[in-house]
Amino acid sequence: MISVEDHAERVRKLVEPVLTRLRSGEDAEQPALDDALGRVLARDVLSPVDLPLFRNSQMDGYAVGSADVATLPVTLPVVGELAAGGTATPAFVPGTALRVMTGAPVPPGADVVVPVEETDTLEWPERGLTGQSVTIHRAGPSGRYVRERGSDLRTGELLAPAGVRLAPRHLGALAAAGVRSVPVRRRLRVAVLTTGAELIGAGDGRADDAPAAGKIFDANLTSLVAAVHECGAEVVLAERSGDDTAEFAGLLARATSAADLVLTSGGISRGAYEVVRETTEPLGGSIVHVGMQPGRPQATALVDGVPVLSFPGNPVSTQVSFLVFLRPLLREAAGLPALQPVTGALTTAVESPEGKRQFLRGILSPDGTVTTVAGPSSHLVAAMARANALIEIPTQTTSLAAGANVRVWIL
Ligand SMILES: Nc1nc2c(c(=O)[nH]1)N[C@H]1C(S)=C(S)[C@@H](COP(=O)(O)OP(=O)(O)OC[C@H]3O[C@@H](n4cnc5c(N)ncnc54)[C@H](O)[C@@H]3O)O[C@H]1N2
Ligand code: MOO
Repeated sequence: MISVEDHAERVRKLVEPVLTRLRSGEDAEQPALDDALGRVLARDVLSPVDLPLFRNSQMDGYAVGSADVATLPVTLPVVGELAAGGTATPAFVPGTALRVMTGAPVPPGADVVVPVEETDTLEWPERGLTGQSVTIHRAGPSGRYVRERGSDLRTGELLAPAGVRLAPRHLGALAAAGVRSVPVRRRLRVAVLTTGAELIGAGDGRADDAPAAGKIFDANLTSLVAAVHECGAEVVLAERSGDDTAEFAGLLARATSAADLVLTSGGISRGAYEVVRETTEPLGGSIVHVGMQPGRPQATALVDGVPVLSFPGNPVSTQVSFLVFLRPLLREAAGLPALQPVTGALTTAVESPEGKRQFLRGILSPDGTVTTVAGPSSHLVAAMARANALIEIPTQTTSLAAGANVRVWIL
């Protein structure tokens, strides 16, 4: 029996070369900005322009020279208008004012914008210049309400760094700089294979949708595919295999030729129909027993240079194995923050087998208490759905009283 940490380290070592290749950006893609949400930048993106692009007004008001508003109040002739998007920018003449809109270019020489509220302008005139003069009651120092070119970021400065997961705020800045597409890391390509002669898909049952005797609906193909997607990776193949080794070997060969990483479920314990074990062990794969519950049997292999990670088939075992061993690695590769456990206080006493780290399903409440959901058995797939957290009971702990603090992983 090996520890959770030891197996996590084996998994990390197995998957690390693939993640290193992705991080290197050597096979980066270049999606349009609109398709880049959630992707991870492969390289630094430097700004191709100054931001703001040009000197412009922060307020609707009047662009004036600070020397002309040193003594207040002052009345100045209004000799022109600056509108946002306007192509003709009238030159500034000292001793005059230009009516200006927020975002309109402010010409050299005009170094203060006086908001309309700080003047005698009671009604903002119609479009086009109609006012003849303005009396200014208040004005700030040089630069007030003038947004200088490049004051946010200069050409060549870092707009978004390599490794960042692109969020709306990054896309907004890139769009503002006129960037149309960005280099992003290729997504990890994952193949998901479930195994078991008993498995059928919804719709593969009888016409009345009831499975034939002995058959069950495949829960793991769906939950694993979803889990992979949730971690920002791509699923390139998702198929189930019966318990025929030739069938599974064929599927595995297709998976290793299409994917960077293969996940399997089922077929690794001690029964007579363990297709994953029978196929991967002769290829140098190893099956280990990990001191955890659920998720005791785990297997790893390198097949045709592709890491193959095999989880036990019980639906909760599969999901917990993914969460414990693979989710941290996939999240890191996708630029997602590492998840940290919180502390919860048990509402009831719990028992735990000696020598196993137990992950009980629980409901964490806003008051910080946590209540177990159903029992520890790994077939309780519906109870897993009712839970919102995993309660971690340490390896050496065999019982905890109500009120005891435990580590809780929010699902
Ligand atoms: N003699 C022993 N028997 C078992 C041991 C053991 O140490 N000695 N370990 C038990 C534990 S713990 C687990 S976990 C399971 C793991 O078995 P496998 O990984 O070989 O999984 P299967 O036997 O194929 O399936 C187990 C169980 O889960 C159901 N299953 C499988 N795949 C799916 C799926 N895709 N969707 C829904 N349900 C699935 C399957 O029907 C079985 O009921 O072994 C124990 N046995
Ligand atoms: O290890 Mo199994 O996953 O406990 O049921």
